[in-house]
Amino acid sequence: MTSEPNIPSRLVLASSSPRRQELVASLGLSLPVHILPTDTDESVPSGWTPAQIVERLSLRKARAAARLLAAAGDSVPSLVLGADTIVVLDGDVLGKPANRADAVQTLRRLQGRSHKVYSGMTLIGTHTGAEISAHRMTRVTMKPLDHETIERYVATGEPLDKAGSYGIQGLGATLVSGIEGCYFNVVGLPLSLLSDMLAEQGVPVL
Ligand SMILES: Cc1cn([C@H]2C[C@H](O)[C@@H](COP(=O)(O)OP(=O)(O)OP(=O)(O)O)O2)c(=O)[nH]c1=O
Repeated sequence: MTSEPNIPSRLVLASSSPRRQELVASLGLSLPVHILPTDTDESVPSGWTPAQIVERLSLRKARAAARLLAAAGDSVPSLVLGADTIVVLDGDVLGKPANRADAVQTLRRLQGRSHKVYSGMTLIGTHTGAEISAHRMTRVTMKPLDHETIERYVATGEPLDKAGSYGIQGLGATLVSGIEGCYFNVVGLPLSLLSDMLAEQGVPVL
């Protein structure tokens, strides 16, 4: 714990995503990390660009967690991190599938083509009032996939809690022929960008 002004003494991850929790842990930060998922409304008005969607939803998640801390009377100087990931194909935003049939439909659209994955992140300093949002985009190309392969993949259950109905960090890797850009952005937390944002807030990773 540090007592320097403007240096946070804790990172609060406003996420229920096990991937995001593992990725933050992989940074081996000197600060303790506290997990505080929120129940944030992820509906968005039409007309927002993909970048606006992921940045504003990450802001919503981080603000919701900051509000929970304040309501609990928690005054530990903290950086609160929210994140959001979407898949975009032909201008359509593909979030998490509603069910298995939806996942199959999504993968039938994605197979044999390239799509874009956007992840946005927001850091809020509860001790400074700073709110900083940014995003990254990664292009992912999927192999041509026959219907049986898609059905077998969906039957594993892996796609059900993931934007675009696949997980590149799991069996989904076998569906992908290439990516351009940050791999961790596809998994839900662009670590290179996050390290820059943390350094700006007084928490260098290295
Ligand atoms: C494309 C892709 C997405 N995903 C995941 C990352 C996110 O967890 C999820 C997108 O949904 P999000 O709404 O961004 O996140 P979440 O609801 O899982 O968690 P929280 O809002 O509490 O932080 O999709 C993968 O794990 N691998 C992939 O290859």
